[in-house]
Amino acid sequence: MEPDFPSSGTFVSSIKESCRIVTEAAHIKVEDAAIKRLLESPSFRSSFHRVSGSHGLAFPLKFFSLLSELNFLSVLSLLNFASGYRVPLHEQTGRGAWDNIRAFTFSLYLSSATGQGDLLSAKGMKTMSEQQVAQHMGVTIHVERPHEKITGVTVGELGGPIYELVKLISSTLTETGQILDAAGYSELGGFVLESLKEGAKADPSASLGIVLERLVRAIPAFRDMAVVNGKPVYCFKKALFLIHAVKIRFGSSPPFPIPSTAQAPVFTDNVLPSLLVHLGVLDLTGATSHGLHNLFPGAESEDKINTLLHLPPEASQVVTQDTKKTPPKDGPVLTTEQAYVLRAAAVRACEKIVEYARGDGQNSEEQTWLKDITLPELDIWLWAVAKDRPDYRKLERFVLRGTVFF
Ligand SMILES: Nc1nc2c(c(CN[C@H]3C=C[C@H](O)[C@@H]3O)cn2[C@@H]2O[C@H](COP(=O)(O)O)[C@@H](O)[C@H]2O)c(=O)[nH]1
Repeated sequence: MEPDFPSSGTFVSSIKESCRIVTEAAHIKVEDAAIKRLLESPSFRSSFHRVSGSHGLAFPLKFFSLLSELNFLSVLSLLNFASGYRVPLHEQTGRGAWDNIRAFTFSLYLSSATGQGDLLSAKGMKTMSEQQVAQHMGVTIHVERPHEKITGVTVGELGGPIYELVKLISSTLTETGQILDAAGYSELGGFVLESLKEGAKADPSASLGIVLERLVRAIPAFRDMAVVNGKPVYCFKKALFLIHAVKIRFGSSPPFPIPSTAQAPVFTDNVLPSLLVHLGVLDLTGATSHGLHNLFPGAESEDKINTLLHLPPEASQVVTQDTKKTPPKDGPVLTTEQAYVLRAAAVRACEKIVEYARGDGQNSEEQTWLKDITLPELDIWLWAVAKDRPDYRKLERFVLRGTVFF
């Protein structure tokens, strides 16, 4: 069930507030001691600067114009989902969700440049078929089954998890393309640009919320919100990610207005909450109402947490490469409600981590950098460190299929 939108002007505060309420109601604990343990850990200390800076959003593509690059980033962000298909994607393509989406968007861009029609325009998106999506992703959407009558013969038919994902991508593109086209925008980037300009008319502290609100109200694939136990939860992960991606890419000398994202809630997906559970920040032991306490068995073990918070075990190059090739294992498969509760808890935990880091008297002289960490930096650290260490790569992330939000 979808809740009403937050009231106008409160989109950012509604994320923070709704996530706090849901986390507390679910009895998920985020203790100061657990935050301190993370922030003081050798793992965090030794990797934060290196890992949180590796954003990977400058692309090896030649763009015709600023607007075409803004459009590319916008479509990429619109499609920043598929985490629930990580394992089948790995099996077929050897890459995870994000890398597949990136490669797919690249492919759309590159074939547009060769004159096959602009697939990243509103009109191109509007007519994007399942076949086109599968072709540009380089995936098979047929599954084999034995012929009913003839033994030894198999027939291929449309089906399987990758087909499910292809349908989600195709419908996201067609729906968004239709809306943009009907409203007179030739591409998503143009709509985003207009929203950024609209945001700049407001007080700087309100700009982020204005831009977010415009994206969410206009495009259903950005309406990442739900009702859990009668209460609304707002996450808006892809829309926030889009705005921050624009900030990362264009923020150093902005060619158009870009709001500050320093206080933006984290872009909550499956990776953030799963990692925060494994690193001992989210304590699910009391969260029995949604059955969350059973999802990650053994994750509350102090020994396990302390090992993960230590420096990574010395690994030879060969071992690291091997773990990159081995397909990951799926974590627990969640219901939509469970996923929203955990994602809300990650938003809440990250708020508390940053608050704690800022707090007076927590940091000694040589740790003053900690005071300045921002929510998006913390997001990127969590997200990227999960891929950076071989032992973290193996940690299970939860799975939700059928969503276009993360
Ligand atoms: N919270 C958060 N979630 C993020 C990202 C990104 C993209 N990160 C790159 C872009 C800019 C950053 O600086 C990173 O270099 C993807 N995802 C989510 O992960 C999901 C899992 O994907 P995988 O593990 O591949 O299967 C994917 O469906 C998507 O929902 C992020 O940054 N933050």
